[in-house]
Amino acid sequence: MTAGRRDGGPAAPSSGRRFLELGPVDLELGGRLPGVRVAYETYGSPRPDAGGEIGNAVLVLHALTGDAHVLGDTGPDQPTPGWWDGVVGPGRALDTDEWFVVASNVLGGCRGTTGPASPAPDGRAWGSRFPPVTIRDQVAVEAALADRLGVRRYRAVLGGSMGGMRALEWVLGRPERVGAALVLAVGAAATGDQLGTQSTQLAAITGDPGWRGGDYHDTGTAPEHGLGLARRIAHLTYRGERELDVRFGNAVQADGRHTVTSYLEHHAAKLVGRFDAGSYVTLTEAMNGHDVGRGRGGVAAALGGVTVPTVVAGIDTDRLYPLRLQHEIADLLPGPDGVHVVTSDHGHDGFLVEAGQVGDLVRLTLQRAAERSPAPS
Ligand SMILES: CC(=O)SCCNC(=O)CCNC(=O)[C@H](O)C(C)(C)COP(=O)(O)OP(=O)(O)OC[C@H]1O[C@@H](n2cnc3c(N)ncnc32)[C@H](O)[C@@H]1OP(=O)(O)O
Ligand SMILES: N[C@@H](CCO)C(=O)O
Repeated sequence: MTAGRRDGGPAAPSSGRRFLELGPVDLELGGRLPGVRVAYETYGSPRPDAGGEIGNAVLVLHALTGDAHVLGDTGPDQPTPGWWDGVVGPGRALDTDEWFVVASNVLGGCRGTTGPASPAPDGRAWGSRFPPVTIRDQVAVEAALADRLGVRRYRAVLGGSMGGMRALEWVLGRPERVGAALVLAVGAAATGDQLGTQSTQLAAITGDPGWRGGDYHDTGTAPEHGLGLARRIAHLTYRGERELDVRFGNAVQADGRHTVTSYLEHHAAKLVGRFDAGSYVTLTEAMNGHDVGRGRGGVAAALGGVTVPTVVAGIDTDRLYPLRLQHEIADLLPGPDGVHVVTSDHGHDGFLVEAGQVGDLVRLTLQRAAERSPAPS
């Protein structure tokens, strides 16, 4: 399959969505998944370095409701277009004529990788039996995928939001496998504010009678109302406060709804149409547990020992992961790099929307990797 380009530009060679069976996976919080399937896409072609290893691989990490499809159109089995279409592709900042780009759906997700909606060994959906997974478990699965793809070391690991959590965990847990990292729009550990809004989203889902304790998958129903409410709450945190006032203010539509209510209901309906509530709960709980200092003597000790060049960036209007959280990371990392600020009206979603500025950060990260070792030609 070849991924298209919405701007009519040249197509990037894409693997299309593929699957690998990774076998059993032991989990950080205990428990074991007897078999994990991972869905992934690759773009561009692998090229060997001087030692004969794949030398041009870059890992791109999606956020909460993203997937492996970073580039290309929607399709019969693909409800969303590439979520970093403006950043990745031929001639783009992450140029697929040069780089071998790998992206996979996270453990616990619903876009092809094993999650609560996937069949358990008895053939029924895992549902409430799906064990808690952590950001580190997700990275362990990504590392197992890299092993299977023959990628010993990524030139760069790039991610925003929940993807930024995993980029940080790659840097801390597997530094020998990362040339440089981009950590965008995230913090070192979940904050009280994030836990507050995210636990309220969880309550909206689990309080929906359709949730059935998490075991709704085989009933033909789903907690759609609760998932929609969760998305409305979340989406407010993803966009700029001023943006919502400038775009919608207190205007009322012909149907009597405030335009901002209509906007949120639109985003809620879209998510309900494409995302599993059980995955939303599992992934949100993983984000609630995000803490790079866990088991490492605290955040300061963990970040103080980082050896991988790490570009830390945030968005000036992000009220979910405000700039102070990126300053905390950058201040604790060795080196004087500081925080790179993306200017945007669009709040946290700026990491998806501001392709030009995010592309510059990607170029900077690749440059940091090249300063350590030159790319294969
Ligand atoms: C990290 C990831 O990978 S996530 C995967 C990609 N992300 C998502 O799909 C998340 C959901 N979407 C979003 O968060 C955002 O739409 C983004 C970040 C993808 C893009 O943001 P923007 O281009 O700024 O879009 P914006 O937030 O303005 O929403 C536009 C949509 O709202 C609709 N809309 C705008 N105003 C209103 C209104 N008053 N009433 C109803 N709908 C409205 C538009 O028609 C448009 O609909 P469409 O997306 O179905 O075409
Ligand atoms: N819009 C993003 C925000 C979370 O970072 C998503 O849906 O994944």
